[in-house]
Amino acid sequence: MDIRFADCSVRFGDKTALHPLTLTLTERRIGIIGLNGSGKTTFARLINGLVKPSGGHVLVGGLDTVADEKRVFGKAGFIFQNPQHQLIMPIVEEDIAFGLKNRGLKTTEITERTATILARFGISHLARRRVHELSGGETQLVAMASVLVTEPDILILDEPTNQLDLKNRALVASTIESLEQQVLVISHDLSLVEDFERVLLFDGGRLVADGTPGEVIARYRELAAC
Ligand SMILES: Nc1ncnc2c1ncn2[C@@H]1O[C@H](COP(=O)(O)OP(=O)(O)OP(=O)(O)O)[C@@H](O)[C@H]1O
Repeated sequence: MDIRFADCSVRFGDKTALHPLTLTLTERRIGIIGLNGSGKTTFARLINGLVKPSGGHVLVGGLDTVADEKRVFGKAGFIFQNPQHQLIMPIVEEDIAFGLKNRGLKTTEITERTATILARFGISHLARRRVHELSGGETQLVAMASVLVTEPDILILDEPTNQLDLKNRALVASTIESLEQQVLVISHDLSLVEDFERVLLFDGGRLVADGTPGEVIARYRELAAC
């Protein structure tokens, strides 16, 4: 799906979080890297309309994130940096069913789709668990399942391996790899994006490098002087 930024900028009061940017993303695997506070989350949130442009437009599959807000929101799923905050129901299977209920699906279909996504993520055993008792890796997987069950075309993950141990990191990385969706990943874990098709580097609210992982990660290392 085409994601188009047309002269898009974001200001929060006096602060420019994103300087005017024009680019089109069509690749299936896109990494977003950069120092803390460089504008990565702001850029990614523009794609599903969580942040609105202060200037210009963002078009997702031809739909404007402001004029067609609701349809864009359904197309692009976002998994937050701290996914425990996005699990709203007390029990795992209830949380996964929540988005489907909101879409008015029948109970039988909700039950079937919930069971299918749990099995696909290898977390059927967590169905009746309390969401606040899950480990970090389990929380990440449940959050991904809760978003993916609604079948978005695009999945955006904000630091999905943050605070995960090596085993859970590998599990989340291989789950991302197996997704058929178009995926955008914000990460400080550079090895997570090193096989992606395209990587974007932000610095001070500007896109300063855009290309293959090898060249963009090298540029980031120069920028961070390490
Ligand atoms: N809602 C907001 N109100 C005011 N300032 C904001 C808001 N959201 C972001 N900012 C500011 O915009 C700049 C970019 O923030 P953003 O969260 O996009 O950076 P980031 O690259 O994702 O950072 P990190 O790697 O630390 O998560 C920062 O200076 C931040 O403080």
